Amino acid sequence: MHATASLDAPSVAPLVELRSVTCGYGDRVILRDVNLTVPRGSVVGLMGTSGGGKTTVLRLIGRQLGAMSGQVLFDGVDIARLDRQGLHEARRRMGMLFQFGALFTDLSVFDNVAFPLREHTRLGEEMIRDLVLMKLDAVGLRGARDLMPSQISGGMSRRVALARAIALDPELIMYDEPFAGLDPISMGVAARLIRELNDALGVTSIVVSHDVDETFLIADHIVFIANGSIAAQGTPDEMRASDDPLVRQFVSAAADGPVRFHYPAVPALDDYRLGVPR
Ligand SMILES: Nc1ncnc2c1ncn2[C@@H]1O[C@H](COP(=O)(O)OP(=O)(O)OP(=O)(O)O)[C@@H](O)[C@H]1O
Repeated sequence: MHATASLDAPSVAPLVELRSVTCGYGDRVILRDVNLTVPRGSVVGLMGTSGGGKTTVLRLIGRQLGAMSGQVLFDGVDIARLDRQGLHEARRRMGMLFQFGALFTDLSVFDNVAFPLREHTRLGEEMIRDLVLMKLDAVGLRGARDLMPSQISGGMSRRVALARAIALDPELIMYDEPFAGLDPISMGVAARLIRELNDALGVTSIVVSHDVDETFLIADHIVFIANGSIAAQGTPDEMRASDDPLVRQFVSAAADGPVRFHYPAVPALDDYRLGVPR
């Protein structure tokens, strides 16, 4: 029997959606009335000014931070409405990779990747072994399984952390500054890996990054966050062609523009009081 077309059709609803979200810490509002859509299967680059609220978006999605108003939908479900168990299950479908996705230093590469499988599943060791080796293979480090974190480079550690983040087969992978501190070659490797894994695993990825070259290379969609809201968004090509001064400043890495290099201050001469007797 053939399935009907409607059953075959992939769901087109976005995997993640922020609807009019306002949030912050304490009384301080960080994001105001933000709307954001992350289509399934896409790589979305979240860029923008330092302190603008990019990491806060990731925290919202994982509900490490609740919205003051508005909704955060994951796979069509308002995550604020999930009970403990529901939230736990939703989080299992998300892989989080923080900048220095610290590995357990006293565990081998293999055991680091096995950790979430041992912690969250009842799979036998034989199965865990195969899964770990598959994940390590996906990041090119199957051969490094017996090394300790102190024996591998920073770029390799990042890849092991990525293998660990995909151990439970998440549908969404969130990367916070995945290229920070990497040399240009490792950066290129990491960027390609993010895109290739996204496509090979059929997942959706959100990449918070300052690195324009790498992020523009792999993202389908770029979202610029500044001053608590979305300042601009579009494809990397649209962003490159944008005449929005903020986007231009960011793309050309200019030191000054709408985002000031100097923190607001009284004029330097007034501050230094040069020649003014004290
Ligand atoms: N736990 C917290 N408590 C209070 N304020 C916080 C907390 N976490 C972040 N903030 C503040 O919220 C604002 C946004 O922070 P966030 O980390 O989301 O910015 P970002 O865009 O990721 O910045 P960067 O690119 O510098 O990492 C910053 O002003 C920061 O100081």
